[in-house]
Amino acid sequence: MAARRGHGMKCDALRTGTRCAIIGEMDVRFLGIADLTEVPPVAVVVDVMRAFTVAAWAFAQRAEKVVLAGSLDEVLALKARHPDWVALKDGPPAAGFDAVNSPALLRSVDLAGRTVVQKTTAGTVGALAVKEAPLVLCASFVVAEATARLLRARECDTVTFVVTGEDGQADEDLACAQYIARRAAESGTDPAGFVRRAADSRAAAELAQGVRQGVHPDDVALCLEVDRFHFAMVANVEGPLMTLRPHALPPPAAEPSV
Ligand SMILES: O=C(O)[C@H](CS(=O)(=O)O)OP(=O)(O)O
Ligand SMILES: [Mg+2]
Repeated sequence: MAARRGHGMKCDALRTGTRCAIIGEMDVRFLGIADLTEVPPVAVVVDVMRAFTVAAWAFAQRAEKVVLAGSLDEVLALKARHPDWVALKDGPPAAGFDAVNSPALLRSVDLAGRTVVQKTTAGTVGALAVKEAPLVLCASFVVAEATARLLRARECDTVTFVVTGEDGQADEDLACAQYIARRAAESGTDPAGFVRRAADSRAAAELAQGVRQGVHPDDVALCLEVDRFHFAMVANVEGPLMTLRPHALPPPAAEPSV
């Protein structure tokens, strides 16, 4: 069924456990992917470990764009049509793929002008679930402030944060989403408590303990860096593909006060 547009449903009518809040002047929801029953006006899709930390590193390594793919077969089909594209998946390395979903492994790769095609378990799925939304940002701690500033600059007053991991329960994603929401309202918000929750999350433990595959020992630390990059990441439907691109923001001093 096609998702309806807007925040038409009252928070208390949503599934038990739905988290809603008014933060500053912003009406925010924190929803898991399965909870998305409407097309939100603004969606911030959060995947700290590791999809949108990896996408940010791809841009830092000068990738032109990241195509968010719906399946591994789609990645391979795109790679067959565009042999110069970089096929990336989570989990262990696999035939036909060029890279895994690890920021630390990607940071030594020069991606100048390249297109990365990314498919992961949670992050890319979450972004595709809101592809009809007028504004879709993909976020993690490394782009937190830039994401918050873009929400402020666009005067977004109704925002759905998609908490992609663990059916909406992943605390690294929820903590980051809550931090960005608070940061959009109050620029002085201290990230320490939010980052601590992410450091204590199940995902961090599984990455550190080798439960998850395609992992470098520095991955967790890189996922916990706040504001490493000064761009937000905006996803748009371009032809048949959902495509993520960096969105540079002017330095904070140049931003008009609201
Ligand atoms: O690569 C990741 O960290 C996860 C996949 S898994 O949970 O490790 O299997 O994917 P993501 O979509 O980035 O959360
Ligand atoms: Mg994740």
